[in-house]
Amino acid sequence: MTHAIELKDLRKSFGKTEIIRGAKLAVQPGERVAIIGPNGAGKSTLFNLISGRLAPSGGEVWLNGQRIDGKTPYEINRLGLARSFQITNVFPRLSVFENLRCGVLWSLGHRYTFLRFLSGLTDANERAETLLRQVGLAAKRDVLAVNLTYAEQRALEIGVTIAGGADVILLDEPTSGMSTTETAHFIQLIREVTEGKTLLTVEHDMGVVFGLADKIAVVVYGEVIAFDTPERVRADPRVQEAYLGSPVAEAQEGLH
Ligand SMILES: Nc1ncnc2c1ncn2[C@@H]1O[C@H](COP(=O)(O)OP(=O)(O)OP(=O)(O)O)[C@@H](O)[C@H]1O
Repeated sequence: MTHAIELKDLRKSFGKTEIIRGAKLAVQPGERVAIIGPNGAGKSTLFNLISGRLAPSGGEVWLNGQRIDGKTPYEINRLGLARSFQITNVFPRLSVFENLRCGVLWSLGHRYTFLRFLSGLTDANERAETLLRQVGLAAKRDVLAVNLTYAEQRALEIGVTIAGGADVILLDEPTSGMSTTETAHFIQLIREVTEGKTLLTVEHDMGVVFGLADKIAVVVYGEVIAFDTPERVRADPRVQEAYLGSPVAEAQEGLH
């Protein structure tokens, strides 16, 4: 079976300090995986290594059966992996619809400068309309992104992230800064728009982790010490031990 994402003995050092220390992970296509771990464990670094923002010091990263370590984020995106960058991939002065259409056009290989010329491209327009409904922003179609609420901007960001049709999606703390009600709504939205896709999230909120993930990868000191269903991870003595000495109080609550 070809894995959607596979990390083989992945390593990353900053200076003399090894931060990722032989991480191994094999994610099946269509799985939703939450990466959790104490502060400073290396979760964001792992995301940066997978998406090509950082080059590993050792080991390999595979995407859908292709080796991708050493490739640029752009090349990795073209191979089917999309990562959200928390609002920054949303253009504040474009409308919701235009933002989504940009995401679609970008994936088709066109440049933004050709946008006007390409506005007649029905495929891109139709896809953008579909995305608009999927992320629940149909009523905000012509509103400038800058005028959306925070939660709406996050929904738009998810729309732009999935616009290119990538089948592996990386989301960095997708619900951070949201209220409890917004979070519950957003978990449902993420579940719907990533249906059938492989999802990796870095997450601190255990409510989100248990609401969203089929499997949890626990990262401690740059290694994946457990990778299993939420129930099994919760019961894993190594995980409980790793979290006991940690200052991440909310994580402790979620794991006990
Ligand atoms: N570019 C860098 N240069 C030097 N050290 C770095 C760099 N990026 C991260 N680190 C260090 O690597 C370690 C892991 O950081 P990382 O952000 O990956 O952890 P994390 O698990 O995502 O933490 P948090 O939950 O607090 O976001 C930290 O000690 C951090 O200071």
